[in-house]
Amino acid sequence: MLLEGKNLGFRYGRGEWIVKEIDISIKQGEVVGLVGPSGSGKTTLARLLAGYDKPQTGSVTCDGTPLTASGVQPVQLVFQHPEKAVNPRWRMRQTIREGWLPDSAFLHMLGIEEEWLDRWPNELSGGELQRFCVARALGPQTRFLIADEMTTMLDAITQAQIWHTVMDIAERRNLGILMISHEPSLIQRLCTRVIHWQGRSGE
Ligand SMILES: Nc1ncnc2c1ncn2[C@@H]1O[C@H](COP(=O)(O)OP(=O)(O)OP(=O)(O)O)[C@@H](O)[C@H]1O
Repeated sequence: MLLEGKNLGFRYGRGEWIVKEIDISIKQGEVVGLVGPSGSGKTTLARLLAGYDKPQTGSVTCDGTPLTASGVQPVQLVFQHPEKAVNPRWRMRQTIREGWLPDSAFLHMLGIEEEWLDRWPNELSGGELQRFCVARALGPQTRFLIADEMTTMLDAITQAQIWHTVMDIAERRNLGILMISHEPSLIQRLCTRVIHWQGRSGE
């Protein structure tokens, strides 16, 4: 299975092109790092690849099929700010069940305590909340995970624990991962390939 963006172009409103003539592909089982300067368009690219935004030129396909706005979502995006990714009016049990129904062994693997399921998002720390977002993204339909600064705001131990679990799941399920990070050590340790992103065009 292949996640593929071809000739991608995107700009906000009538502004300058943030992404221009970009070709990018990620195979199942690959862990690809994406590194580049701040503000160069990495998050914009991540949103296109996950189907959150539609490119103005080109297309994104997963195994040859265009991404759809509803139904099965094979590409999941987890970004830096979990508090912006959850509904503040839903308890965590409802949030996690939005996508699928992980069992307690799965939640345990990500360090999620049963008791947190009854809490509201604002009753959890950023790190605790991010574990839920990671769990939610790893449903059975997921083939590709895009991790956009996914553990940047977490301490080193929590970061290592979450990545250890994610890599373990990814390996068992042959997921493809695109990891956007400003941390060279994390990229070096986990990635099988690194794209040095300059923005605009070229991998
Ligand atoms: N919703 C938006 N409307 C207008 N401009 C935007 C919007 N989102 C991002 N931008 C602009 O697009 C450019 C690329 O932003 P993006 O977040 O994709 O970069 P990035 O490489 O992920 O940055 P960082 O590494 O700092 O997270 C920036 O100049 C930013 O100001």
